[in-house]
Amino acid sequence: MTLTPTPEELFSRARNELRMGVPVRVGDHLIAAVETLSPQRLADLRSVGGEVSMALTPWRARTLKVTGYDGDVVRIAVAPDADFRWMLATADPATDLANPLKGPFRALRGGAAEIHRMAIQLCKEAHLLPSALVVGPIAEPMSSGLVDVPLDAILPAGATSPLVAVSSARVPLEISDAGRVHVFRPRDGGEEHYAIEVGQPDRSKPVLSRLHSACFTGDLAGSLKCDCGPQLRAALDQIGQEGAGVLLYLNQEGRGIGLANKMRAYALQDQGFDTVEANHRLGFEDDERDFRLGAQILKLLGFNSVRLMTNNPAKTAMMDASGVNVAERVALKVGENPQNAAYLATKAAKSGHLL
Ligand SMILES: Nc1nc2c(ncn2[C@@H]2O[C@H](COP(=O)(O)OP(=O)(O)OP(=O)(O)O)[C@@H](O)[C@H]2O)c(=O)[nH]1
Ligand SMILES: [Zn+2]
Repeated sequence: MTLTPTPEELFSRARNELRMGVPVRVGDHLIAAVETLSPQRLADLRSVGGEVSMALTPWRARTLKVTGYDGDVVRIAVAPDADFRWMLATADPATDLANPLKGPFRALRGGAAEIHRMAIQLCKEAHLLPSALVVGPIAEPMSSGLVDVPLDAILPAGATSPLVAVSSARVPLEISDAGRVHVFRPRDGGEEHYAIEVGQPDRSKPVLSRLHSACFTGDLAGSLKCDCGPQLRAALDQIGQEGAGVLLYLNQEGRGIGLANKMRAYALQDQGFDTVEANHRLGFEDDERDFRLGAQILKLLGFNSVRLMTNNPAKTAMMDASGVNVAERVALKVGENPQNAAYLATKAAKSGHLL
């Protein structure tokens, strides 16, 4: 029936359910995000029966000194007397230093790991801590109103939900009267992304462009911990001076982990970890962004060649791989200060940023 949601739509719904703290069903298992779990929901989930386990990422498992057997996901057993606080401490590194002995953990091996893998992906897409509770198999199918996600709902690696151009209008800007803002929305109802087009860029030539990732602290609050605010303004200034160009504002806050997790990462940085280590302790890759979004937007706007303002080789590589030619890399070195010097040095040393 055409009114039935597709697997992708059910997956997107599940993402929102986990943010609200409501479990979802995957086959004969129930999953819930640890971050939004409550002691009552935990008790309710346990009462359903079935094995109780947690899904972690390999990075979080490494910090907890547990070795997994399933490659990109780690399953650990949850003892019957393990309480809500134990689960939260396993998921959240905030108290790792103060309280290092959380184990011993027992990794599960044998059997399938797909449900745990999907649970981690849902948590990441929901911008929650990447740790989930998994309960099952459950004997009786319940009619509970829970969202039921088919196991094959995950987009295959390399696929992204297609973006659709929603609206655009003229916006006179400080850097140019001839500004225009375009809004793009993914079909899966996820985060919208924006493009600021300046002047009348010639579609047959490489366009001066910037792929900027949202940084609430740097872009809006004048944070000295990174270089985002000055980079945003310098990129716009250069586009204004040349009279034509496009700045993509991708809502991938905190290199794709969301602002709540970025503030967790900052708290870990205050404990002495660098920007990459902090992401890893939380269970994330050092960069969870998907730069293919940028290529998709450029193509929707009719561009297929760019002069890209960036110091990040991963951005130029991904553009080329996504069919947008990088005719030139334009360096964008602004905003270094005593507070972010170590951060910029870490990005150069560990993430390959060009100095
Ligand atoms: N997780 C995390 N994200 C951060 C941190 N500091 C800044 N960010 C985020 O990093 C991103 C920086 O984006 P960009 O400036 O586009 O990317 P870049 O990789 O530095 O590349 P270029 O600026 O193009 O050279 C933004 O999403 C910020 O919110 C941090 O310490 N941890
Ligand atoms: Zn920033």
